[in-house]
Amino acid sequence: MSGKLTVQDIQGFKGRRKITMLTAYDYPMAHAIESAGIDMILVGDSVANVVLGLESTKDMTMDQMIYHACAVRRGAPHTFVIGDMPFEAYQKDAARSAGNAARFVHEAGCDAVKLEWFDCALEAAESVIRSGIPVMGHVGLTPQTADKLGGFKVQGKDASAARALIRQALDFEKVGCFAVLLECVPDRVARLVTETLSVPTIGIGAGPSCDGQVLVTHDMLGLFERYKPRFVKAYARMNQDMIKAFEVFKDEVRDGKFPADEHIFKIKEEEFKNIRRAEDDGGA
Ligand SMILES: Nc1nc(=O)c2c([nH]1)NC[C@@H]1CN(c3ccc(C(=O)N[C@@H](CCC(=O)O)C(=O)O)cc3)CN21
Ligand SMILES: CC(C)C(=O)C(=O)O
Ligand SMILES: [Mg+2]
Repeated sequence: MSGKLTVQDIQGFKGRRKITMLTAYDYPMAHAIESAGIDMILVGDSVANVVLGLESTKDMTMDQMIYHACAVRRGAPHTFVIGDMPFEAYQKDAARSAGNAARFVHEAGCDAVKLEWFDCALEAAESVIRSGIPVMGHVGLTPQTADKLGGFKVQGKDASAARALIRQALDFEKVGCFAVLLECVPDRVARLVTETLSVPTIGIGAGPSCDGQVLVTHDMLGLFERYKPRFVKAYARMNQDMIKAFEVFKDEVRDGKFPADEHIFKIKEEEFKNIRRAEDDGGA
């Protein structure tokens, strides 16, 4: 196993080779992602949707995110892990952002945090970066404030919206963000941002020109099927595989085929006889 990537390693990939990132929320998923050699893991607040069955990522709390981030770190001890700052960690009060980012690092062993663009995003990012914690900025479709963006819609579709988006990405870079995530942005706008910034861009629904790509793992595995954004590619059909396995288990239990001999523990005949004898002697 090679050593953990640093911020400098990740930035050095820009223009050289593509960067890969996937989300994880628990030990087994983090372990599998690390085994595959993915560059970074995001403990996304999308855990709200794909694991907890909630409607909005806005409902995630700091305590819940830390709980998941700790499990991810145990599963992927050698991978660069990013904690996704939940709404309450920085959008309610930007002054609390550094304290909450420090929880991701000290309680869960994260290497960096991510935060979404909003009115006071630069203030929040700056205070976290000043405290010594690397920050990934997130622009475009920012789910925590999707109500203000007209829902889960592609962002930066007209010239003035695209200019605003490029400005936000540049401002994130200027305050010291080590990378910028672009979500649901037209491919040519994402390409322009990627060419404009000196730090890497990581895209989701932002076309092939970004310096890296991220997907929600449950989407790409076919584990989450309540909705499917256009940018998702299903690399597996795990939900169907699970249902098949559960059905076979059900049938085998009902038919007496499971458990079989190899799943059963035995007791010696002598000892088995002694169970009754002990009872006859008045018990232990
Ligand atoms: N499972 C899952 N996958 C995600 O990628 C994801 C989450 N959850 N939760 C947090 C955010 C929300 N995201 C979403 C959710 C839906 C769309 C979506 O349906 N978009 C439309 C765009 C319509 C348009 O503007 O033309 C689409 O058709 O893809 C996009 C991003 C991305 N993130
Ligand atoms: C969709 C990605 C970028 C994210 O923020 C998450 O998974 O929470
Ligand atoms: Mg998120």
